[in-house]
Amino acid sequence: MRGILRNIPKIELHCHLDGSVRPETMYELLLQQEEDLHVSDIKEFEELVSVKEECNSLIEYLKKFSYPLKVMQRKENIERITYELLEDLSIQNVKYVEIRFAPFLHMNDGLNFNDVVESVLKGMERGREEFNILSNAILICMRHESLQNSLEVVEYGEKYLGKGVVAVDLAGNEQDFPPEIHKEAFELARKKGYKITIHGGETGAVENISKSIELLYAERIGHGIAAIKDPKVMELLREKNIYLEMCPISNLQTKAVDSIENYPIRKYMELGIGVTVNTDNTTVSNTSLEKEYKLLMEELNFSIEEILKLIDNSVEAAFISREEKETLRKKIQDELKELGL
Ligand SMILES: O=c1[nH]cnc2c1ncn2[C@H]1C[C@H](O)[C@@H](CO)O1
Ligand SMILES: [Zn+2]
Repeated sequence: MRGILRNIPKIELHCHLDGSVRPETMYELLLQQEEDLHVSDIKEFEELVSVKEECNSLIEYLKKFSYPLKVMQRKENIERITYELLEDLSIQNVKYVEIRFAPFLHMNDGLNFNDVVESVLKGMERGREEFNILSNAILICMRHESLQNSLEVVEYGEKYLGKGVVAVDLAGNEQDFPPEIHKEAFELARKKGYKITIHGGETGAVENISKSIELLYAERIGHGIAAIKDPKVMELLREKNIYLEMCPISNLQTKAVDSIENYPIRKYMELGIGVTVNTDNTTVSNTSLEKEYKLLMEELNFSIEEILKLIDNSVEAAFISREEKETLRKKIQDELKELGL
């Protein structure tokens, strides 16, 4: 079974760039910058940059991003990190990925908005050329930053729409910063033709899911774990055909759910809600799509057919055109046939 999961063609829709930096690269760049790491080798460093069992909350989880963000303040590093992520994903047979990042988090040391976005886009272009992996970018507004910042993400990002940028997102500390703070920015994003996905219902607040849809125009929801608490919200998701970007391993780590047995994914599928499975942060969560699928198969008895259905849902939910979806589907189906599936 492992062989099959390793080889099947995959789609990744929820992947934070800063949470998915190769540990070796981060270590090398931090040492170059002469940062004091208090670790003696890469093994210890790897322990430091991913979360452990003891992680109690999203707030604690978010602390791990301080390491990658220290080295993601230079154009060449951002480009390299993007390129390497695409290399890593292509080795895992990921065919299409939406990479998300928050431009303002990379502007602490002299870079401007355009420098950051263009570095990611360059990395994506090189990745496409060398590894034949397709990608698009999602610009993140951070919940704890001001509405003005979010408006600027939308304004400044507009020139990259159709040139690699497809959507905007809202991420970060959900518990203290509800979606409505950023309403105006997402109204503007909708007017400008961005696709919209919002992190919602990750830390228990079910109302953030309906607010994200009704006030912020979300077409997809990141996580959406809390929807299970309210049949009306589940009905809203189904009726509006809003796909959930679920990230099981991350959700266990942040204690969005207390155990895999209580993970609502199968309930959602039975109720006709569109779900996709993603990694969130390959380094911070120490995961991969293969590990996520394996968990579902081993702990929740998912069949390979159900895994393939999740992947097909990801094609449907992707922020690409109908024609691009059909091309991607064909590519996937051809490979599955070759694998005897
Ligand atoms: O799962 C998440 N929920 C909320 N915020 C998150 C999650 N994973 C990463 N982030 C934050 C931390 C990163 O620095 C930021 C931009 O990728 O987004
Ligand atoms: Zn996320």
